[in-house]
Amino acid sequence: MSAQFKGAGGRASDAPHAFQAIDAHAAYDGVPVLNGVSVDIPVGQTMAVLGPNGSGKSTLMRAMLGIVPLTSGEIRIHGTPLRRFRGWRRIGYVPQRLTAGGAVPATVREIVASGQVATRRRLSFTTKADRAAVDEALDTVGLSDRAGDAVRELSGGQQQRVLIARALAGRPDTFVMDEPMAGVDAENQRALAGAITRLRDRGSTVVLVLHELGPLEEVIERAVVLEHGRVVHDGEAPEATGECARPGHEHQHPHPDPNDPDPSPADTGTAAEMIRLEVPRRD
Ligand SMILES: Nc1ncnc2c1ncn2[C@@H]1O[C@H](COP(=O)(O)OP(=O)(O)OP(=O)(O)O)[C@@H](O)[C@H]1O
Repeated sequence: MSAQFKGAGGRASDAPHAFQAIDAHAAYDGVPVLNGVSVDIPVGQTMAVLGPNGSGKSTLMRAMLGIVPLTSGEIRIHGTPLRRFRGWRRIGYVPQRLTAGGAVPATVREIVASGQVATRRRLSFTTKADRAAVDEALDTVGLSDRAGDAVRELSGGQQQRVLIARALAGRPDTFVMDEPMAGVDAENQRALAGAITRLRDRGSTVVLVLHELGPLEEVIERAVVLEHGRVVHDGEAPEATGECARPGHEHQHPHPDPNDPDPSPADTGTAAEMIRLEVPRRD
């Protein structure tokens, strides 16, 4: 458990925060989806957001990244109001259930290296350090031996690991992952859990939307459970038979439109633009 994590409720009063949602409200077409969510995420914490389908988990992630605008409340990233935050290269976003590469015959290495676009100067060549970061990212997710293969030849679970490596290659210290385990087989889940453990051990902040804790149970330091856009639990991760498994929890997959980074991004300019660089296109 990280040194910053203190006590019940998962609050850390004096630690710097990677994210703060303060009484966050959000709506789609006037329909409320977040109804006053307040969550502080200390730097270095590995935190899961759990809850039934439609409870607002993805919306909270996207609101924290400025992709979905708040109707009221506030988001702060590394202590800065989202509107003024410019440190997007610190943030690695792994979106929900995408096919890395799609029809493009890109290799695993090319896709992973594309995660460095946001951190590189325009038209600059890759440096030795860039290439080393790609090697390290591939190693972290256990795909070094597949670097030269076309992404489309990989299984869904392996492609999910490619997306994480892609986020890693930009050398961020703060990760937001939207259901990285969804649709991933047991072996790949274990490999992903290993990768996330390594991120935690190097002091990264990791925020994950999860359907269930599964092999991440040992890695997760704190769980926030949403229901109807409200926080109904904040603290220790619930037992495997707990929040997510109780009657009434019917989590469905796949999700209907995981690739839409939202047609109406928040008025954050650079924020939405930079985050979109992290979102691979399907076409
Ligand atoms: N772009 C959108 N436009 C309109 N409604 C949306 C949009 N995205 C999500 N919603 C709706 O907002 C509600 C919350 O969705 P959200 O994806 O945040 O929930 P979730 O907890 O992540 O669900 P899931 O576990 O199914 O991914 C749902 O009712 C969903 O249908």
